[in-house]
Amino acid sequence: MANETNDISDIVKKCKILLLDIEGTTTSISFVKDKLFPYAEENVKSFLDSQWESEDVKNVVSALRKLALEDKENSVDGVVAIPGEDASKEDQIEGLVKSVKWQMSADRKAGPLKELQGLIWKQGYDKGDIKGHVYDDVSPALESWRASEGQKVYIYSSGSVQAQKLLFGQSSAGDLLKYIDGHFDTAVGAKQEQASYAAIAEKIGCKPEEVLFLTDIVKEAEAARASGIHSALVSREGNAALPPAAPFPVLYSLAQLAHPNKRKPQEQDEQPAKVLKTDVDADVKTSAESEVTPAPEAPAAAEAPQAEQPPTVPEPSPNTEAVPVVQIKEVVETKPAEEEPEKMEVDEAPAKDDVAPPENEKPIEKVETKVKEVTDIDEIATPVCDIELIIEESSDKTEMTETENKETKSSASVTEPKESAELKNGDKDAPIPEETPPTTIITEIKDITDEKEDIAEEMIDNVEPIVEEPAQDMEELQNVGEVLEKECDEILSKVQDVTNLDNIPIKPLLNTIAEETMDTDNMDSNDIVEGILDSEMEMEMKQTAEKEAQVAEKAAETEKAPESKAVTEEAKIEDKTEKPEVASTESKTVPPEEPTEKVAETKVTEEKVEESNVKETKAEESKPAVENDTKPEEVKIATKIETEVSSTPKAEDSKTKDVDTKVEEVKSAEEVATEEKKVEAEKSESEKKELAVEQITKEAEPAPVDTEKKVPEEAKPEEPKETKEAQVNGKATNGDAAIPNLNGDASKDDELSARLSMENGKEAVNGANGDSNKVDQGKKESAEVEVADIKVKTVAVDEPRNDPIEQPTEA
Ligand SMILES: CSCCC(=O)C(=O)COP(=O)(O)O
Ligand SMILES: [Mg+2]
Repeated sequence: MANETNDISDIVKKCKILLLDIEGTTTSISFVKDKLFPYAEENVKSFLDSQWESEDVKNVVSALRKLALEDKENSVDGVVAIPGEDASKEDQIEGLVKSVKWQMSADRKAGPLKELQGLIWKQGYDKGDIKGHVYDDVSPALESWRASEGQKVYIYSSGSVQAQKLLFGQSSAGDLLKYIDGHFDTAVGAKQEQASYAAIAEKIGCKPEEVLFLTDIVKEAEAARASGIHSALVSREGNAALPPAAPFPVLYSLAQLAHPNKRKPQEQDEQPAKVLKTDVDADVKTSAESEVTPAPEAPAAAEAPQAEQPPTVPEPSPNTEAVPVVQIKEVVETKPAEEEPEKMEVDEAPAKDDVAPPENEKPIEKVETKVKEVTDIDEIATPVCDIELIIEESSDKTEMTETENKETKSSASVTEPKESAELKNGDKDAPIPEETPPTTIITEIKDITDEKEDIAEEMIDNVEPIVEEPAQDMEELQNVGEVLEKECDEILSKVQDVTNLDNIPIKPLLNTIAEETMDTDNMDSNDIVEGILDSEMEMEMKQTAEKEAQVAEKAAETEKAPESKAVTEEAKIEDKTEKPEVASTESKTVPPEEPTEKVAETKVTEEKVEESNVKETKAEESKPAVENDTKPEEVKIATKIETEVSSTPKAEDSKTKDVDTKVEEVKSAEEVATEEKKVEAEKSESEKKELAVEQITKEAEPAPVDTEKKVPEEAKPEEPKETKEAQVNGKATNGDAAIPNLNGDASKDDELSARLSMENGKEAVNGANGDSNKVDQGKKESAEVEVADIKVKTVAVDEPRNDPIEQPTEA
């Protein structure tokens, strides 16, 4: 049975008769539809009018009238009646024109219609208005087919035989009738009828299986196959899409008909498989076509929709005979664009797609074949290290290929195979270079080059990150640099902050002041500072304890009220005057071994109160009592203070203020704990102390001389200025009240100096606490004194600060 295989090359081997359809196979459909049919329509009336009396016209008119009657009898839709012979010429012609147009609009393949069309087209061909279109691969294929002994070419078309002869006799490729052994039209039968093909084979005088029928219509191919004739479908641009599963080989060029037996055995043996395609090309004489085929119009296999590509073209077998089919097609497919100029000679209004194969019908097999070949050739195991080399090679190959391609095209035009040259030009003596580079190889090399370029690009993409790394490192380094710069700025800012006095930690400051204030070097300044801090903590604790004890003692005193009127009054005074006096009350219960600063301070008041009690005076009367009971020593101290103040150089005033400032700083911290008490007791205490100071001052006034004498003895200038100033400050308020609390180890001057120093702050207190020579007094005592002095200082500060000092001075 025919078509047992879809390998066109195998079929070709079995066939000697090539039976060809015209429209859609050798000739573009557009030429028929857009050129021939319109020409017939436009000229049918005039043709009938002018040729009405001709026998051909009479016969065709008679056939058309008969057909119309049959159609009417068969109730064919749209049938147009043709007036009888008895009708006027005009009426008959009018009816004929209408009938022809109707049939043509329906693309009827009726014999009478095709006859009339042929008659009309003949005028066009004769006038030179029409030239039959054939694809460029037609003539070479016919020539090649006919070149084999015993092989013939026949035409089977719905077009009339006359129309067929006109077309091929006056084709764009010249007179091709020399390659055609016979013509068949619908007179033998309809093209979709099996019997038609059987009749043709019979008429030809051959077996059906010796015939290969090429057509663009599947039903025609099926009818031919049914008759035992081999069939293949031809896909051309502009043809109707072929069904994807049509079980026929699909040709995109008649060049695929190249008979494998025609290859030269010598070249076949010498050439590798892919080169054998060159042999085939040469044998099929495709060089003449491929040489002028613009590459862009070469059918791109990848553009062909797979759904529209019937898988009827077998994949080329590894052997040399299977390959050429695809390769030949590629070469010949590139030709249609070349036909445009030629078609323009024939077609006044050529359609763009009447020559180019439809892109949607490119065989997928073509793509697969190319990929396979490239893969096999390249072996694709390209190492990364060869990237550049590959690129260069690819580039070179690309350039070479393009150059060679151009050269080949130009050279191929004059070096086409001998047979082709002879057939085309009739010049059998034309030189035929045997080493002409086949276009197929060029195409193949180009494919390989493209493939390598793709691979190289991929590899380059992989290499790119390596190239970008330095840039990234630079960015990172810049970022690190910026970070380091910021850190440096921060460090510098911190250093600047450190140098700012406002940011100096209090401890180092205290150390500095303590060192300056210390009378002796027995204690380390750090120890003093630590002691102050510890004392502060302890003082806070004691204050809390004193408050608790105060409450308890008050309760006890209340019970003992009858027994100690003075105590009661003292409590009254304390309650009315200042809260610290509550502490003073508590101080009575505090063991002497653990005196607190408040105890010391309170004792001043306490003593005053006690003295006033002795005189049985009340709180209001205590003031003069205090003044009266001021001990001579107190007077002495007060006097000394005044003397010191008066004798203090002005230059020292600033230092005094500085020390005072420092003291105030420390005081501020201490005030936090005692602020409430102080605020409440401020007024009363101030009043009392003012009274005491006034009293002392009054008493000291008469003895300025003594004071002056004592100054050099007790408060020598050798003492630190701060100490002197502190003494002044402290003396102004504290007076001798604190003196008894100080260990008597030190001289009074020293004690006074130390105590007064305490007013200047913790450092001063430390210095005093360092107390120089009374280390065994411990830190507690120093802290007590400190706080006491500070409290006194607070009073002084709250009041006009210079009062205690200026008053004596002014006095
Ligand atoms: C002979 S050229 C005009 C072709 C024509 O009229 C026609 O109907 C084509 O039919 P085909 O069988 O060649 O497809
Ligand atoms: Mg056709």
